[in-house]
Amino acid sequence: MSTPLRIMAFPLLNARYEGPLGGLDKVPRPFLIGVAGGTASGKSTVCDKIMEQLKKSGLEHHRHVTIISQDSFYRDLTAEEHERAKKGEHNFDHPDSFDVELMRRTLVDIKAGKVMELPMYDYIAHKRTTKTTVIHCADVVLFEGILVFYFPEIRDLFNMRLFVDTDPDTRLSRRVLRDVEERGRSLEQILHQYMTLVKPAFEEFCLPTKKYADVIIPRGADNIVAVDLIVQHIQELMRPNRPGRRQRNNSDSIVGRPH
Ligand SMILES: Nc1ncnc2c1ncn2[C@@H]1O[C@H](COP(=O)(O)OP(=O)(O)O)[C@@H](O)[C@H]1O
Ligand SMILES: Nc1ccn([C@@H]2O[C@H](COP(=O)(O)O)[C@@H](O)[C@H]2O)c(=O)n1
Repeated sequence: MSTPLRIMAFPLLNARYEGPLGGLDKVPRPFLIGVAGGTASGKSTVCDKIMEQLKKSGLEHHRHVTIISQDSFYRDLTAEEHERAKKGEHNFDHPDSFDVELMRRTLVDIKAGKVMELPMYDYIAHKRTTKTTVIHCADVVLFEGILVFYFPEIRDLFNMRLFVDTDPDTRLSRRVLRDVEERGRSLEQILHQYMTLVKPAFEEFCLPTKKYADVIIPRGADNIVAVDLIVQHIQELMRPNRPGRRQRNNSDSIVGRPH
């Protein structure tokens, strides 16, 4: 049985919700950024770069930035599915392989300022682990995964949407190296899974979601200009004394919930 998602505590006294990004005067915290793209396109690497630069850039204080992976929301496999997964024959790239409602509730809770403990995913065992990431008081949350824009109820929660667009040859070669080194796979299994399941699902489900992106990042983390511009934009939105931005006062520290 894999690790369930846990809500640790609620409400946090210093958590707050400032409403949807309706006008420039209200920027919600945490600011939720969706990062989509094909397998091994560099989503995690782009998130790491954004996080690194945002943390360095804390204006009057250090920014709290967290990265979450959509893979934490894979459905539990039956014994039969698990046997197929071991041979590279389970379709982890199909939308049905995710627990969408759990994903939605978790993101809504994060936006409401609840403290969440999310299990990390084990690609060798094909299930969630006991290792967790704790999310609380984040200024910015990056949510990355192949299908984060596929489900409208998830897509609509993002304040910013990025699509990492790396060519398929590069992605496949990176996936081969990564899956052999980190995910305990054989070359034969990786190529079989890629050709029969990953590539067709990318074309059918992931690629069409590129149109929902606010920013498309060609070449992923190599694209320093794109990453710099995105970071500058987030910094500008979150600048405390930005003209028109509502000033915080003591009453802001009381939790407000989205309706
Ligand atoms: N710009 C890059 N140059 C070289 N290798 C990269 C680059 N971006 C990612 N990688 C490597 O490719 C693999 C997949 O990258 P990752 O960021 O984990 O992709 P994703 O999260 O989209 O699956 C990793 O081994 C990573 O180190
Ligand atoms: N047990 C699993 C779970 C997922 N995958 C593959 O991972 C890919 C998504 O992760 P990225 O970091 O590459 O975005 C996805 O394409 C699944 O095929 C897996 O092989 N085994």
